[in-house]
Amino acid sequence: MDENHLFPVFFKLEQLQVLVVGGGNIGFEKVNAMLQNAPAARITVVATFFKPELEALAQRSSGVELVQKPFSCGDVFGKQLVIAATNDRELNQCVWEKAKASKVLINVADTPELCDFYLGSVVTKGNLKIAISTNGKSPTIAKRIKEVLQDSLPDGINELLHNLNQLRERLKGDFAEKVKQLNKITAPLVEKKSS
Ligand SMILES: C[C@@]1(CC(=O)O)c2cc3[nH]c(cc4nc(cc5[nH]c(cc(n2)[C@H]1CCC(=O)O)[C@@](C)(CC(=O)O)[C@@H]5CCC(=O)O)C(CC(=O)O)=C4CCC(=O)O)c(CCC(=O)O)c3CC(=O)O
Ligand SMILES: NC(=O)C1=CN([C@@H]2O[C@H](COP(=O)(O)OP(=O)(O)OC[C@H]3O[C@@H](n4cnc5c(N)ncnc54)[C@H](O)[C@@H]3O)[C@@H](O)[C@H]2O)C=CC1
Repeated sequence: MDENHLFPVFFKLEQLQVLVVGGGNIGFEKVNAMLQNAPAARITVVATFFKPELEALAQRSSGVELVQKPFSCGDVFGKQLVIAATNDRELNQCVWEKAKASKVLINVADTPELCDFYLGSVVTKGNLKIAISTNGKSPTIAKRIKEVLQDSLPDGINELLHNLNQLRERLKGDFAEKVKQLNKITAPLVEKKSS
């Protein structure tokens, strides 16, 4: 069977500087996806045209700055993550070259081979977050799996996390002892029901 070799991480976008090049349908979707997860994300969007929905979103989000102009090399300066989402493949490639020259991580929306990272479908229940990737095979299936998980995870899962967090703070002993106690307490969650 094929394997997915992507390594998932969870970025704190409010501590990073993000550049999105392109402010059309996909630029809007990527900015929206970031803000849904990280409302205080700091995102600069450079584009010659902005979709009205993106302008409205930027109005509501203090961390988003729209800069209306053609892309230039200097736009990558000071950024840690870049998303190239223009409708011009050659321009997206040029943004990739600039990002690579500056050792900045880049996602090129129309070219998976040029992506250092992919965006995932995200399930959220309070503090719990699950990110889904199909290894780029079918984002639509990722979206559907998200919907299934979103509906099937009980709302009480956040209370469980809250309670375990309180317990974790209160536990005494060294690291190994804490791990042992937490594993013991949570074991019933994964015990197989006998039929
Ligand atoms: C590789 C990746 C790179 C990246 O963008 O990060 C990528 C690439 C491409 N997407 C394309 C198309 C579509 N993408 C979506 C939707 C999403 N795409 C997302 C991620 C990713 N898309 C990364 C892989 C993730 C993985 O590993 O599974 C999601 C999960 C996250 C997000 O974008 O926020 C988000 C769902 C969010 C949600 O709702 O949960 C839909 C469906 C829809 O919008 O309803 C369609 C149309 C249907 C179709 O084509 O399948 C095309 C063809 C473009 C063209 O034909 O022109 C390419 C390029 C190519 O494949 O060559
Ligand atoms: N990864 C993904 O999830 C998906 C990726 N795509 C790909 O994304 C790309 C973009 O599609 P759309 O957003 O629908 O296009 P669009 O036409 O809605 O938007 C294009 C954007 O690029 C900007 N742009 C063009 N030339 C520019 C320049 N020189 N400098 C700065 N900005 C410039 C425009 O101003 C506009 O904001 C397409 O190549 C498409 O294949 C499409 C669907 C899903």
